[in-house]
Amino acid sequence: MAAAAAAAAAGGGAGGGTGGGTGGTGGAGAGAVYLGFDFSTQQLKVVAIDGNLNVLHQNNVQFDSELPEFRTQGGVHIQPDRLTVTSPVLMWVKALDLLLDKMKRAGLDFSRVRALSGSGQQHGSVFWKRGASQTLRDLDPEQSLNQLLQHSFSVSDSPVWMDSSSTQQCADLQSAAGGAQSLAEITGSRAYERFTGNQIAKLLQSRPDQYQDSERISLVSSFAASLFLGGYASIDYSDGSGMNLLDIRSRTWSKICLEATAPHLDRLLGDPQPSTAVLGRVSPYFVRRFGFSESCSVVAFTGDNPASLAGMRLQQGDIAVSLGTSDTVFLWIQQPRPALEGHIFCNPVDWQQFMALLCFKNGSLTRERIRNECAGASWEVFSAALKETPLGNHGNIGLYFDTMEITPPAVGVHRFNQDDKKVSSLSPQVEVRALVEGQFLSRRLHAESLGYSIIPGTRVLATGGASSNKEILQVLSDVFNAPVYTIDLSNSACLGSAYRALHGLTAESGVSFSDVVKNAAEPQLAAKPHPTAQEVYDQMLKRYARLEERVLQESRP
Ligand SMILES: Nc1ncnc2c1ncn2[C@@H]1O[C@H](COP(=O)(O)OP(=O)(O)O)[C@@H](O)[C@H]1O
Ligand SMILES: O=C(CO)[C@@H](O)[C@H](O)COP(=O)(O)O
Repeated sequence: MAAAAAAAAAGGGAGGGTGGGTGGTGGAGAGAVYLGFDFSTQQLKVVAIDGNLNVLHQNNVQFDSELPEFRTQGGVHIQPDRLTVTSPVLMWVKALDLLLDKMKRAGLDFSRVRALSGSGQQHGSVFWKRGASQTLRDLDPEQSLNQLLQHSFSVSDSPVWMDSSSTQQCADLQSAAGGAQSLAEITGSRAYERFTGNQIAKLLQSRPDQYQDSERISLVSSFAASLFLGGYASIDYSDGSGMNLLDIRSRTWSKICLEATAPHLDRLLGDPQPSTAVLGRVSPYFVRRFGFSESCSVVAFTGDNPASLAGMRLQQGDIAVSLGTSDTVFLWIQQPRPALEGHIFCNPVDWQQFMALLCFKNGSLTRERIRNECAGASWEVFSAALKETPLGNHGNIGLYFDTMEITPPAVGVHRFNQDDKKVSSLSPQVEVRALVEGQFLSRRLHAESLGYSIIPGTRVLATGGASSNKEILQVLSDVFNAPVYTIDLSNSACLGSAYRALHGLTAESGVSFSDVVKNAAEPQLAAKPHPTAQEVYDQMLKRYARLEERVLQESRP
């Protein structure tokens, strides 16, 4: 019965499957289409699939280059204190206008879209101004969203996940919750600066007028869903776990955390909902302006990492490594065991399960800096350096924290030679390998501290922009001493959102996510560990752990 419901929801797979690529989706009578959006740090992306899970269309809007009027770098503004990091909320709105226009021009037939969902960079907050719900309800299809929502936000620059300016608020929250571990037991994480609750507390204390002028607070994900709904969308359990506000076991807002953060906060947040929930139909604005069907469903949006878990169809025992703006490592887990490092989130595809995640701030942007300085700004030259240098890099090790790292909380660039002596520079090729090996040693070290161990049969599933680089994946495979697999699209958050849109239609009747996506293409082997990898990196991991501890001790006041 469940399988039949899944097939019916998929539109019976009638036509539409042009398989891969970009472009139109065919004419009248063709099958249903499901859209997955991703409002990530540097860009807005979309994937359209048919009921047979074939990719029909992909598109994107790069914030820096396509919306230069917002003057972002890597999609963000780093404020003069170097700790506060924000993005203009209207940039995200304008990006959606632009993306939908591009999709229309490419021939996407919106009337075939049966359901849509999406994801957003995690933790970021959007403050809707009093009166904005009315504006959202009455959107005039003759105007762009950017024109219509100009005055709908009480805070124009939204705090995002790269922010580390709320240290005081974190300390306050932890003391209200009875300490860091007690807070982690409730919310899945100790207090982290980028987590939304601490950002909300900071706004209340530093700019109370703007807080008072807000009628609703969204995550980036639920903000994006609100645009499509024409009304405020609920925060889903999985992305809601990244706020230091949600009790991850009862899946309700924690009273202790709410009270310690801001008065009457539950009113501003709305009730959290399962990540699989259908929130409603697409707003009449999209029906009239773009030709969406009135019956198109909007399925709850979630965080980009949870959406990637769905897009890669992660299974228990797999380890996912996302190489986007941030690097993240995440796992599917059954029982939450919150610790002082890392995060436990509610699982986005099965509400009774969980996921564990580690986040590393110095990911792709640091690789880009070293590429620019050591490889003539070319990924080809960067990759050649990895190919031409040996595993273990003659004992040279580097820790590159261009900005205050999340895991571990350290800053600065630290290079060591084979005798563990600090050195001030390395040759360009050695520097490239030191960076990539150092990043992956760190990912492995912290994943192992989280309780993860590599056993025969372990698959590392790689995704994100840098997962298109074979040489980077080879180093990942060597350091983890495990085969690395990728899916066709490096953009698993969009794909996962499209899958979730499809699943949302039948989730309530008990159909499992894995049933809905069982016919998707299997991840493909991208790299196998070198025969000497285990010998080299088991040793190096121990040295890396010692050096990281030394760096942490040196940086303590
Ligand atoms: N060939 C490549 N080699 C290494 N990194 C790459 C390559 N192509 C793109 N990237 C990296 O991918 C990053 C973007 O990844 P993406 O997953 O799209 O980020 P996000 O979702 O956070 O916006 C860029 O910052 C870039 O450094
Ligand atoms: O803070 C986290 C996860 O906790 C980040 O992973 C953000 O979710 C940003 O994602 P990307 O734009 O790098 O994919």
